[in-house]
Amino acid sequence: MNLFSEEKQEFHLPDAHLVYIKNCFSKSESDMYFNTLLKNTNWQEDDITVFGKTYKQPRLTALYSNTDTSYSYSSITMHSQPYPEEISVIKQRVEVLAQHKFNTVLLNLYRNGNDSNGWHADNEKKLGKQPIIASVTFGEERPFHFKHRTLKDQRHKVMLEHGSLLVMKGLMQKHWLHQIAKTKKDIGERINLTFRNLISI
Ligand SMILES: O=C(O)CCC(=O)C(=O)O
Ligand SMILES: [Fe+2]
Repeated sequence: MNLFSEEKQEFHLPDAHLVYIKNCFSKSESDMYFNTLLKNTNWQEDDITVFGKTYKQPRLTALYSNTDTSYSYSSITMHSQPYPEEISVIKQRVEVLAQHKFNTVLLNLYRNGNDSNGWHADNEKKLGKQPIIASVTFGEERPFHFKHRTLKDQRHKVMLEHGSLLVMKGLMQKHWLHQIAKTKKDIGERINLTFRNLISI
């Protein structure tokens, strides 16, 4: 029996395939991972340079990998640390549900509604041509917006709930952009883990 089947939603969109699994982790597991990751992660606050101006990135991040690697996006280069035990356990569950293996995870901590992740695609060369990215949420739920680069009627959102998994596949990173927008609502912290497979180039 597949415990998760009734909670699985699939979105077949032009040039993208998304799978949303609401209860990848139970409420108690999710509470425990949220507290552990919040406390034990070596969160860093990076500077980002846009059009020659330097700002603080509006969220905290961390990079873990089973190999000593670095990952560059925008103007930032991150260096990986080895997986802590709890991230290896999370990764195993995600790999079963996403039916894909990952060698790196980027963590984001959105401290409140003022933290965000602007419109972008995860299309760095190191991710390969049709990357599969699996995104886990613990803590405050936030809407995930995504829009097609050229088909203007293709704009959607999915609420990413505590303990959920969203898998982005197909040509999503080539043809779509996604974001976590700021909100004026008084909300708490959200931790996001995006599992990725980096290739050597
Ligand atoms: O926080 C999220 O759900 C999305 C994170 C994301 O898009 C990224 O780190 O590339
Ligand atoms: Fe992303």
